[in-house]
Amino acid sequence: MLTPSVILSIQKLCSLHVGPIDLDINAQQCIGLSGSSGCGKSILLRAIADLTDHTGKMFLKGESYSSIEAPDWRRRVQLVPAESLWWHSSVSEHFQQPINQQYLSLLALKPKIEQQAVNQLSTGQKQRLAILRSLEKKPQVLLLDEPTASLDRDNTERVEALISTYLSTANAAAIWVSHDPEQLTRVANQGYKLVEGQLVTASSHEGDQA
Ligand SMILES: Nc1ncnc2c1ncn2[C@@H]1O[C@H](COP(=O)(O)OP(=O)(O)OP(=O)(O)O)[C@@H](O)[C@H]1O
Repeated sequence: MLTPSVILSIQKLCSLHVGPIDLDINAQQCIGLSGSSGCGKSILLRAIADLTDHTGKMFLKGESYSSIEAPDWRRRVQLVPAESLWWHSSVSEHFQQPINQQYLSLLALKPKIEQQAVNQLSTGQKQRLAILRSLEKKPQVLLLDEPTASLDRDNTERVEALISTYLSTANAAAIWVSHDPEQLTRVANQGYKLVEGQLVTASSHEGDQA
């Protein structure tokens, strides 16, 4: 029986060499996930987002994965990949509505960026916009794959603050993948390391030697 605060429950989730994974994530909780390069962190996020083959059970607010249409699951469980994907030429075409001005400002992005061509943006600008594109869908779970890898310290802090604000205002949850143990100490309530396909509780000060 799920307790009301559990947003995402994962049971015996397996994909490629990752799993079986059991994990419950509560509302407003951010799980930090570390592990050596190539251990399968992205595979795990893609399995949870239903973007790669997997077995096992998942429940979103008590609703079984098998009873939720795939596009709806992917809207409610948003993956922000390490390298953002863009398929239209302009930024605005990737958003359903005008971009939230408050969010743009929080990420130090100018309003005019919405009208720019994607190929005129820096990697860091694209990374921040990809986060805003995911937030527009109002996800219940955010899967963040190294979301600040291309950012300087100031912008890293801006993204951390925005995600924290989003989780509390939307009562959402996140899994945050990072190779930076200090960042995971800042953003996560609980930390895990992926070792040989299994989640191991990570000490908040444990280094990631990847
Ligand atoms: N679709 C796939 N089919 C087969 N092997 C895959 C597939 N996707 C990834 N892999 C392999 O699985 C392993 C884990 O990849 P993954 O991208 O999950 O690693 P990671 O932990 O996110 O690494 P990094 O920290 O470097 O981003 C890698 O060896 C990769 O080559």
